[in-house]
Amino acid sequence: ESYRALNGLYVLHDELGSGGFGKVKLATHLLTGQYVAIKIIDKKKIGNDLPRVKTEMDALRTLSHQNICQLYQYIETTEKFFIIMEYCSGGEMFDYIVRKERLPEAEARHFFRQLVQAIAYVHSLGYAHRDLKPENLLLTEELKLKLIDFGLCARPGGPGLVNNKPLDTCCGSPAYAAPELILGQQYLGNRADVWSMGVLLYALLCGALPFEDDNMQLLYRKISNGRYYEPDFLTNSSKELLKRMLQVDPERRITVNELLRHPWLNSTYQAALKWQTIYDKNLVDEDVAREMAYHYGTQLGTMVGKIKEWRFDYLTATYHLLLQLKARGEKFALPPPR
Ligand SMILES: COc1cccc(Nc2ncc(-c3ccc(C(=O)NCC(=O)Nc4ccccc4)cc3)c(OCC3CCNCC3)n2)c1
Repeated sequence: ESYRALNGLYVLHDELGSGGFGKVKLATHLLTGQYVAIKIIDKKKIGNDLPRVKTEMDALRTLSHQNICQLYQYIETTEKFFIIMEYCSGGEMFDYIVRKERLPEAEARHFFRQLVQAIAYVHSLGYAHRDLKPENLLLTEELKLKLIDFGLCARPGGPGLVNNKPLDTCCGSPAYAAPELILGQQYLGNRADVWSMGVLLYALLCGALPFEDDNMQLLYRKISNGRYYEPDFLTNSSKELLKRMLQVDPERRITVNELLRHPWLNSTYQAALKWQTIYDKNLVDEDVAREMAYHYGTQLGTMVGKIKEWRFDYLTATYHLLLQLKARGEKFALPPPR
């Protein structure tokens, strides 16, 4: 199907998945020929949840980090929102773990460090993710991890409860939800995120979930007891870290700041975790701007100024996609001015 709003800009291909408010389709950004992921949200379907989508849009506009799927462009029409995002060609972390059954400690560390960096960054901006699970961790072809918030949005400090039912239970799988969240208590998003990261680390290392039961009540019981099976192949340092993260009492749970310095994460790495973003909104890549100035027939300085407005329009999308090509060492050229 095609939409007038995308004509001449993007061509839609097959569906990558469908979530709470809409679906995500693979698409091609015509000017660069690069793939993007387009989340199409039908305004009629979200009804009075519109503020929540606006919050996600605000979150996305501020989030720019090497381990978070980048927002490129967003188009609003009378009936729809089109959210054009970075496409991760490596697919979901979930499928990667299933294929490899479980990851050796060194590989789990490679991915987990990137997740901690993304979450430390999201928390530093006052957001909590609240829906961490393997489906929301995507991979690039260079096996870099990219965090998304596929289902709902992350709200700055807002209550994680919808009509007093924990968010995850009413729409996501609670297997990753912290005990205080499923017990419907008021909770700190940051601490609930640490618990979910503990569940994810367990999944990376063991290829299974620490708390699992088809019966929701028994699953809740297991989560609030916080006891889980420790396979023999787990090293003592992995066991120790998991124990610190899967603390039922949020007060006793390790914090993100302690995580950033934990020996398990830093053991084989020289560099400490670089959780800050590597992107600077005031820094525009000159090679990319020059190519765009050539195509659009403007002075370089004028183009740099336009890019710095970060209007999340087609120009912003073109800039990010050319920058990605350059970062991959690939030639990037736009067709000459019409
Ligand atoms: C190759 O085979 C495959 C196979 C599968 C996928 C891909 N690639 C691929 N790339 C990109 C996406 C995508 C990016 C961003 C968003 C988004 O909604 N961002 C919003 C966002 O991230 N907020 C946010 C982030 C952090 C904090 C706060 C807010 C949504 C989708 C995708 O989707 C497909 C779904 C399918 C169901 N499971 C989840 C992914 N898929 C490729």
